Amino acid sequence: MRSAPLVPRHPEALDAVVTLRGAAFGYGDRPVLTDVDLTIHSGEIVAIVGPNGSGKSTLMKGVLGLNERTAGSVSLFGVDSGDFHDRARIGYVPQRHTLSASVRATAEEIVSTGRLARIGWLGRLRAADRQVVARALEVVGLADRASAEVSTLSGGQQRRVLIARALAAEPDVLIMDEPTAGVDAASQHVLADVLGRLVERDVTMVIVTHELGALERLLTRIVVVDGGRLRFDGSPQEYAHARDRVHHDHDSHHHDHELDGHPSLAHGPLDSTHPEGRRP
Ligand SMILES: Nc1ncnc2c1ncn2[C@@H]1O[C@H](COP(=O)(O)OP(=O)(O)OP(=O)(O)O)[C@@H](O)[C@H]1O
Repeated sequence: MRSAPLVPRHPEALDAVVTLRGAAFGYGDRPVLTDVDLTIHSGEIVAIVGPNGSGKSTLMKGVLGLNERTAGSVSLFGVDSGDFHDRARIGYVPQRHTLSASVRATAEEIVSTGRLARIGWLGRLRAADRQVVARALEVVGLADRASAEVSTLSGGQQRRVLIARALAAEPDVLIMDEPTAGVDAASQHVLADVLGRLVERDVTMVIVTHELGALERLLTRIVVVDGGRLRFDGSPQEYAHARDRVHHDHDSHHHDHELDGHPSLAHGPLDSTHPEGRRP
């Protein structure tokens, strides 16, 4: 059961899922990201892209409160993150995470633990909960492998089990860190189809990725992280336009670095108040 709704402090942020204002994140003395202003609204499908080590995972962990914030603020569903305790509303599939070979559990059992995160660890799964678990396995295309030991599943299938586990909590937003990394091309397409089904079910998603690839058609918005800051934030159309122009103007450089020096991108809208960034 969902706990009582928290009263948002900022009524204008009612449909804001995540709001960062002047946020900075780092490790020890080492800043990784600074001056992050970003609002993600309900219904958006946002890709966070950028080169290796640019801070994409750090940004996501910062949103989740898993690493240190050195400045600014983070609000979740309009509530300051320090006062936000309804963690089950946020589903998280961490990077490079598959299940250890020593885990002796079936796919269904793993996905059920996601349901327990919603109903309480000491709770018992009722018929309705089992249905949610079954539906989550169905969405990721593993209904027929529900009773398979997870150690017998491929890396791509294990990642789908972990996505289903996050879905079983019926989160209001799903944050996925490189869901398609480290899985073979066939599994990548299956995963893109899975994410497509989630889009149809109106799941708000934030997807960290190296490459847009098969995901691009699903997105409402693309955010580029590079050089310790957000460098671009706009619709896929704006991104494609900007990317083409950058490639046209400078044909030999890596475009993410070129975004850095491109005035219209460096000062692009860092908040999704523009309609193209939202799903109709
Ligand atoms: N736990 C940590 N302690 C110290 N430094 C860290 C830690 N995690 C990440 N870093 C550093 O922070 C920077 C950003 O890393 P992060 O993993 O956020 O980048 P990324 O964009 O997600 O990279 P990738 O695309 O390779 O996954 C890197 O320089 C990394 O070495």
